[in-house]
Amino acid sequence: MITLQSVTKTYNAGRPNAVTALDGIDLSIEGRAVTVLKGPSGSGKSSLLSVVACMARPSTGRVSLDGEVVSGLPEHFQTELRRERFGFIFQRFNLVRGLTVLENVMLPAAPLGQPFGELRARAMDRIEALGLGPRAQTRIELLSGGEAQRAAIARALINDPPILIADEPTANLDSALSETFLQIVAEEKARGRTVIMSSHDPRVWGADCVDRVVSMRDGRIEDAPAQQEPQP
Ligand SMILES: Nc1ncnc2c1ncn2[C@@H]1O[C@H](COP(=O)(O)OP(=O)(O)OP(=O)(O)O)[C@@H](O)[C@H]1O
Repeated sequence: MITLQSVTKTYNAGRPNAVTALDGIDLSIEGRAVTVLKGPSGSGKSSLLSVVACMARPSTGRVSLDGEVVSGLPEHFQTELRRERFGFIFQRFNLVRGLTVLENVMLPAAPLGQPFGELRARAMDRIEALGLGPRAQTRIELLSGGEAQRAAIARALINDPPILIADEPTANLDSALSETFLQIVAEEKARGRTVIMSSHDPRVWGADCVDRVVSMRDGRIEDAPAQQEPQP
């Protein structure tokens, strides 16, 4: 369970160009479930994901992970926490050009200092599980969009993180690839992973595997509309 209490995030605080991206967020995100943040551009979805995943500190307020307050931890502990607890999938995948699929997938695990052979075998397992085995030695720039997507997912899963964070994961994918992505999300949830995504995409909000949709606007969480009684 991830809990945010009165979280704010202001960029460029104290300057004329200050922006309040998160404006008093109280939110609990269930573990082993899929949560989607939706809302217009600029509503604070990426900022919220960054704060949840210890990539940015809240300006005020607290973030707790399984009951432990993590938002105030020193940078060193936050880095460790990020590596061990979170896997990241970015809109443009952020794969490193010039490196192969295998090298990209191994990257997030390299600082953990495991023996190279073990790490390589684990990376190959992930790559093969996603059907990319024949492309393991191919450089990133030669992959199709779908292959790059699967490489990004394999990389996010290399450290077997309990929490998967995906920022607009289907924004650059066609319908078939979005569907494939959502199937992989469903499988990861069935394995017990927590998935938190931001998305503009109605196919994502409406997917069967999604347990909760959180609507954001102007850095706040919008109240869920009251359920309408069915008309007789
Ligand atoms: N590093 C930054 N420095 C200054 N302002 C920022 C920074 N990152 C985000 N912002 C601003 O904070 C607000 C919220 O941005 P954020 O990216 O969190 O929203 P979003 O809902 O994810 O938008 P999008 O869907 O366009 O990615 C916006 O006004 C944005 O311009």
